[in-house]
Amino acid sequence: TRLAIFASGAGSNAQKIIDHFKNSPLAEVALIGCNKPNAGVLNIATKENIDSFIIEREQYKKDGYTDFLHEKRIDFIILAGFLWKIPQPLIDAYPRKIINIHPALLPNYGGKGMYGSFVHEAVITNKEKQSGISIHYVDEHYDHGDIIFQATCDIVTGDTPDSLAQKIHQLEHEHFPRVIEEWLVGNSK
Ligand SMILES: N[C@@H]1O[C@H](COP(=O)(O)O)[C@@H](O)[C@H]1O
Repeated sequence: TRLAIFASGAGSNAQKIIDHFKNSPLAEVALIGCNKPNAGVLNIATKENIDSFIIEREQYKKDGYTDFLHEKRIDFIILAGFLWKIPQPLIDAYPRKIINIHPALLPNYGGKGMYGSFVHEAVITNKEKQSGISIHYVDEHYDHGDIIFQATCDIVTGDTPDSLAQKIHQLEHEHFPRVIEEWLVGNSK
């Protein structure tokens, strides 16, 4: 089973997923797509000797790189900090085969513009007692599809958007690779 990871940032989740499936008989990370030419995740792809490509807005809007992904024999797509919405042609070509991780407890704190530090700032500003991560199927809306998994962390006095971001990254790195594996096993039955 060949996985593609789409990411826009540093790629710490991509690295954990790559490490998890490195010697796995179940699946391999075969391709990394990124819409930011200077993003750290592209350095990870080079270091790990994994095929990568730059996602250009025009072609992405046109066909979502669907033909290209089929040529690369990609079976499932993992969004790990990818900031662009998934276009309909790609959703149609990969029905319930695209999942995303969101750094908050959906359905709250999701949607357009709700990413990275903006999420944690909103959660802290609203004096929430808990936050967490959500792993969900991708549909035509931002942060909207059926939820596959959630995990929570407590927010204590003195927590800042940065300290919360650290707690969230820890949760992501702990759970995302394992949840992907369980999801793939479920899909192979
Ligand atoms: N959507 C969010 O973007 C961040 C990406 O971090 P990284 O995997 O690039 O380090 C993660 O917190 C993810 O939930």
